[in-house]
Amino acid sequence: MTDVLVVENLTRKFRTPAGEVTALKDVSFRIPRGEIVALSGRSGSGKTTLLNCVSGLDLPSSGTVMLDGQSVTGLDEAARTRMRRDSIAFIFQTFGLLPHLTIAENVGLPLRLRREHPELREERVAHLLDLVGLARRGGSHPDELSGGQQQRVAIARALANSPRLLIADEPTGQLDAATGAAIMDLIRAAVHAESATALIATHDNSVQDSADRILHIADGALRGRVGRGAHAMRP
Ligand SMILES: Nc1ncnc2c1ncn2[C@@H]1O[C@H](COP(=O)(O)OP(=O)(O)OP(=O)(O)O)[C@@H](O)[C@H]1O
Repeated sequence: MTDVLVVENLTRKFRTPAGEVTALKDVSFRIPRGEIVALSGRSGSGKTTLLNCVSGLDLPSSGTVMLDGQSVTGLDEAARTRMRRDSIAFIFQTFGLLPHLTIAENVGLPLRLRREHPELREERVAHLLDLVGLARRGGSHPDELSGGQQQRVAIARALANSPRLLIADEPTGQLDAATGAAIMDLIRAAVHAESATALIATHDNSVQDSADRILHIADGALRGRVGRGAHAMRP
């Protein structure tokens, strides 16, 4: 199976007034296409730093990140920004929808920014709203929807550009257990329907349970992997 993400020997140190902090220590792993990987770890263990380095928002002190065979760590800032726009989608705990836009406009925004033809854009938005079970809510505004429904919209928007990698940071953090489980089912279904791949940082056990594999990070280093599914023990 092709590896969409290849992370090798990633180390990230920060200089602080109190001295140097090593947020990531020699982290290596691979994610094949179609896999959903949960990244678990206590607060301060390095999850956000790892997501930032993977998506090119931050550069490691050493080590490499390859996305679909392209070096993220070898690109300049402008090229990393383009790569993020074209190949990576983000889902956040706080949904991140624009309140003055309708649900359909929120989902179509990445396509508008890419100057997609309006007819194709409408078609894709209708397909995505259908995929997340909100086909009839396209004309609503975010504040008319529940938290779980808003996260569904955020998932639809994240998939609009057919990203190679979906990165989620605590996507169920603001939802009750049942809604969180439903959101995770939806992420699974959507990732498979769109042939994407996902890396999800979370404290939520139910998210971890429904991932194909769990990477556990402590003090910036990957620890023995507790896994599920066919790739459970694969580094
Ligand atoms: N810009 C920075 N400057 C200095 N130290 C930083 C910086 N960013 C992160 N760190 C340190 O790196 C370590 C890892 O932080 P990180 O935010 O990646 O953890 P986390 O696992 O995402 O935590 P949380 O679950 O609370 O979001 C922490 O010790 C943090 O203080």
